[in-house]
Amino acid sequence: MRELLDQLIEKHRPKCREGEVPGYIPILREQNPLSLGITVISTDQEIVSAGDCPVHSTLQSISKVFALILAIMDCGEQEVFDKVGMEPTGDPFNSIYKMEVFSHAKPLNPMINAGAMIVSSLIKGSSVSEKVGRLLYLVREMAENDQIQINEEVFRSEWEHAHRNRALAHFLRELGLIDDVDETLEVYLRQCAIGVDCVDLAKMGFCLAQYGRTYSGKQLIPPSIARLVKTFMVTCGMYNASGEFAIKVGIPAKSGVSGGILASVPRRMGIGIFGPALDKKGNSIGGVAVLEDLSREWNLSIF
Ligand SMILES: NC(=O)CC[C@H](N)C(=O)O
Repeated sequence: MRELLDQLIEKHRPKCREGEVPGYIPILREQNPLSLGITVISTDQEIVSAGDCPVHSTLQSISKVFALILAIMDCGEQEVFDKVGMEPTGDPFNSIYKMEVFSHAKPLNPMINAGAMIVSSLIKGSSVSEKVGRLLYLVREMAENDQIQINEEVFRSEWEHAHRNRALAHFLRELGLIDDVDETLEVYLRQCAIGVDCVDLAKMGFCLAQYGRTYSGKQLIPPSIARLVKTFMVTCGMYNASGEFAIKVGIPAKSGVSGGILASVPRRMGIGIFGPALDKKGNSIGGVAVLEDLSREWNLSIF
């Protein structure tokens, strides 16, 4: 397995030159666009890594999966989906367009920023630090790594430049979908800045693949919630490239602007990837290419 992963990383690393690191979060510009790394955990419990993991690796949009799990565990499906829809958008992740065109609509799904901010606001806790602390606890348990921390530098960098997300939050406040703009934005941006590496991502993907059971065998998340979030990963996890990804790769996956991808092959495998050079839709260009080959090679598509 190691040999194949090494081969795929070296095959697709040059492709990273065609991508770009995101410009709107200044600190992420410091990442090396040519770095590309992967970890795979399969049901024989083997953990195999290849390539490299960039500095400043953070969850970014991948955190939306864990915030959704916690919000549903806290409030139940009904309360969450009263405020957020279940449909893919076909628009970029930070778009406000559909909500404005269909007046008084709720965000179409919890994987776009507008929906994710509502989800973050539903996490139980009397302060930002309590809400974020509970989410961090879930992430640490899923990854079985109590060293996972929020990367303060990444948080600050985004907080100071979060003009569009702040605008989205104000829009949600006006619609009565959140109560407090600053608190919601801070919880959301702190969850995005949770620092992880490929092994952490693979372990979390493995936990979802095992219907909420961790690598060491603890039932952490109700299986029905693990199933629900994996379904969102298929329909909306790769932003407005989710349809093409489903056809070419066919694995529940969630990406982030940090270049991370968490993939979860039901009952078989957890995969974590970092490759900071992004394609036009915001997905790791090298990461998607590696997954496409892996899926073909190991017959991983769920369809
Ligand atoms: N696509 C992403 O990873 C987006 C996350 C980023 N923190 C944002 O809100 O813009």
